Amino acid sequence: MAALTIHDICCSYNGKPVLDGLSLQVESNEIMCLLGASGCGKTTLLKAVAGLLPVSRGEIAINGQPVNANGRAVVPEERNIGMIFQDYALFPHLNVAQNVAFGLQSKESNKALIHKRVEEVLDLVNLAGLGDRYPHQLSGGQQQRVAIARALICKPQLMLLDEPFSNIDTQVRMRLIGEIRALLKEQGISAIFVTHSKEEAFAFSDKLALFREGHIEQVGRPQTLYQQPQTPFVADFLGQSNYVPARVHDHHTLVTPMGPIVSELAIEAAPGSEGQLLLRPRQIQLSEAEQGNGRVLEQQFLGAHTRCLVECQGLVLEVSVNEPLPAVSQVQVSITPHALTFFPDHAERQREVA
Ligand SMILES: Nc1ncnc2c1ncn2[C@@H]1O[C@H](COP(=O)(O)OP(=O)(O)OP(=O)(O)O)[C@@H](O)[C@H]1O
Repeated sequence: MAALTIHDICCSYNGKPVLDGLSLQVESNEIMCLLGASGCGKTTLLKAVAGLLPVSRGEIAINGQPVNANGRAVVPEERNIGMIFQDYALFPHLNVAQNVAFGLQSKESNKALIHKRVEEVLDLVNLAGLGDRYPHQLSGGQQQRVAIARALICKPQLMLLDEPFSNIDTQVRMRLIGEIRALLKEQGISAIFVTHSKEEAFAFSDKLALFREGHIEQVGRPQTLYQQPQTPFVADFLGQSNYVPARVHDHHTLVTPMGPIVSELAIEAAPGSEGQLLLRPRQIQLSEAEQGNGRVLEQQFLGAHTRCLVECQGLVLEVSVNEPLPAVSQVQVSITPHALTFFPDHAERQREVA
């Protein structure tokens, strides 16, 4: 059964629709990321799921249970969800153990049991022994772990995380993302996670829903969205894109200024269609060659890789290579064999008109 089903919902602020006919499904034990620019409606969707914002049309079901059927909205505390916010939202006057126990106290009166659960969840988030500290005595990463422990203590079926890592410094962030992801998986908790950072989205999620002005442009595995984006918007949002003018020759070959390029999978557009071939910087290879078809214009050494700007047949391409090339090199530019992504020119125009 799906952990969350959102069907055709509408949400507005002061009569102005922010989400209009949006649908999304999160499978059991799946982490779904809502990714998008500021103001595109990610937090609005999270609030609608949490029951903090009314839904004017459509249905939401959590683990198969409708939460807004027949005009009656289930209150947030009865939705069995855990919420984690960017600013941790801890009570400053309560210590760690008291903060964590807070949600359970309204449901459980046995103090020994509450104490045992607090110890268990603090252990889960690697904060064992810090129950007596106050929030101001903890680092940002530790405070966010307290917030997670507080959400976990009520054994939620679904966790909603709103930009939980944006206040954590970059050194700690990737480690915390890995730990929390492992924890959710281990506990079998499904989650929706809001961010505008693609790096966080890639590292944390099983699936990614890319938002664009209140609708979802594409949903799928992060790797699929990166490698096979359905629109230039998705391609550009998720990484550096090179666009090469191309014409479909047959279902496996594009004709480009760099010569014919063969796709590992069939190209869906009809032969004769004009459009743009998308090439990621890692899908282009350079090898030093005196008579090569390209010339390195600029290089930036970035540690793990080097970014090169290369001129080839009148095009300027961004290429990512492992090692810097000798200055002012002449190179042979070739394309790594892969399933090509081709955007027919008319498709984007049709989308703009729609
Ligand atoms: N309480 C509110 N009253 C009126 N308009 C609101 C309110 N909250 C959000 N909005 C508007 O709704 C739209 C979507 O906001 P939302 O907070 O969902 O975006 P977001 O994608 O989460 O952005 P961010 O990444 O900046 O948090 C924005 O245009 C915002 O200005």
